[in-house]
Amino acid sequence: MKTVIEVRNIRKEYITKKHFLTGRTQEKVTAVKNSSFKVEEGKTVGIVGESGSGKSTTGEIAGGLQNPSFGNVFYYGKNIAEMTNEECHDYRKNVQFIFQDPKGSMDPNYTVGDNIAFPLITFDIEKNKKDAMLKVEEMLEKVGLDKDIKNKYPSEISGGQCQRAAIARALAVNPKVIVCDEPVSALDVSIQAQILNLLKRLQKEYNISYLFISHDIGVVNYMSDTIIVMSKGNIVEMGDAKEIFLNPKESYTKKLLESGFF
Ligand SMILES: Nc1ncnc2c1ncn2[C@@H]1O[C@H](COP(=O)(O)OP(=O)(O)OP(=O)(O)O)[C@@H](O)[C@H]1O
Repeated sequence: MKTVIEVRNIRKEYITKKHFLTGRTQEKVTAVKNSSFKVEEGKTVGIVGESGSGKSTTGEIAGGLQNPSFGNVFYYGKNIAEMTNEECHDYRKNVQFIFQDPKGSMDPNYTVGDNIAFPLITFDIEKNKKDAMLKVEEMLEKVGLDKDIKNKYPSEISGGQCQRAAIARALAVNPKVIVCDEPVSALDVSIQAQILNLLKRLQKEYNISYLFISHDIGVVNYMSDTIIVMSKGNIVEMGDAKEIFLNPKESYTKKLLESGFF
């Protein structure tokens, strides 16, 4: 099985500016400490951990939204820091994101259809708006939405519909990986299950890999082949999802399982 993304020994330090009256000007926060893992083709790696444990930072680095302070990310074996413009374009097309707040991830001034069409145009997948809109309609149907929703604005549809539209947008460019950062946390419980099952169905159909981030161990266990447990920027446990769920080695993971979720 091929490795799509490899994260090798990454560390992320944020420098935050303090209030000028305190006299202290800078503080260093180490969000991620020496983390390594691989995402294989067609598989899901789940990252679970309490708030502030470094999950989103890890996902953003793996997906190229942020640079690590140290360490490297490889896409099909190529270091993303050493890519040519063409390779970088290909990597950006192939690694898409779905975020917690679907409405916040859409441009409110454009229709849902335009929002889904943007990456199709940006990545030269469709040459004109007419063809892009045909693809938009196809993708809307794939995620269980009526194609006429393309004419609505993000503010005119529900959170669940908007998350489906965000999935359609991510999927439209036929990516290899989707980084799903808390994709169901903001949704009603009944809608959460629908979205998770949709993601599972699409994974089978398109052989996509997911880097799936959630604070909810139940959700991560349901979605993942491999689970990474993070605490205070460290990977404290990593392994086969069933094994971690049934036979956790670390006390932190055991506590997490006992509490059900954070
Ligand atoms: N842009 C930033 N500037 C400074 N500190 C940051 C920044 N982003 C994150 N941090 C800090 O890095 C640490 C890890 O944050 P991160 O968002 O990756 O954690 P998380 O596990 O995803 O948390 P949550 O579940 O609450 O989103 C936290 O201490 C956070 O305050």
